Amino acid sequence: MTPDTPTILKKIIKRKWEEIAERSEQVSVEKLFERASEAEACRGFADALVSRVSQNKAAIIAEIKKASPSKGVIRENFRPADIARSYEKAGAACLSVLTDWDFFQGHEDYLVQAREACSLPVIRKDFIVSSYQVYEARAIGADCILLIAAALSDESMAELNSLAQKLGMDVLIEVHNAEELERTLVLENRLLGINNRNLHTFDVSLETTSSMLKSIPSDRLVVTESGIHHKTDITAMFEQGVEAFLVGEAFMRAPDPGAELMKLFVDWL
Ligand SMILES: O=P(O)(O)OC[C@@H](O)[C@@H](O)c1c[nH]c2ccccc12
Repeated sequence: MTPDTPTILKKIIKRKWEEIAERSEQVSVEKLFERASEAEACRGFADALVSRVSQNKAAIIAEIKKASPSKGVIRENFRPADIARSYEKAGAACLSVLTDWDFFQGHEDYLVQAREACSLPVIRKDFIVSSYQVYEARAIGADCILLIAAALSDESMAELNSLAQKLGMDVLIEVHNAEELERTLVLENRLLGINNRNLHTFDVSLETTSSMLKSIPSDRLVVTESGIHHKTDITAMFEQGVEAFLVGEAFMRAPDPGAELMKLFVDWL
């Protein structure tokens, strides 16, 4: 793969900029700012995770995702409010809702519906590259945003990170390798996601988390993301001191996502 190879991540980011241009014609950033200032207060995403971890329980971010570019449609029967309630009852600490339409069949309305249906804090899962999307996230009620190091320059990552925090949200910064990790450790931020999936190639390996752990300072809360499917995956993470998890597909493919959460995490709830 050369730097010019058009990977899926690059395709998504290119589309994001078009989408932002289209959206800003419909709704101005001033309007979003106004909506953001009227939104319900943030629910404390990072605090919810920290609280579970401090009780030696799994801190689970349970994801609501209909489809993905690597897997196609994951769940046909897709009712975000029902899924949110099922996750809350099962013991999730937080929710993650995909809002990207073009690649994940997500929607902002799904975030709104999921958040209204329960009392859990919610992360807006999207490819955030512009401050427009940060205001938009708060305007729809998001309690946290995802920032993907592979998708951002150092400058934009720092700018979007501090803007989100200024608006009261938490930020989950996602890395996939040592170089990205190094770039993010200079930022003021508590939540560090290690994505076991390479967003350029879609390869998944839980080794990604294991190999990076020793380089992470103890003031960060590590969230292992993607590819968690079996109890043995969870045990292995706990043995290495990782207690926060972002899980999507394993729950979404099950008829009852909350029941699946309880089944997988039964020993750590
Ligand atoms: O469905 P999985 O393999 O359990 O993965 C969930 C989550 O980690 C994944 O959806 C994700 C992690 N980082 C992302 C960035 C963009 C879109 C999606 C993602």
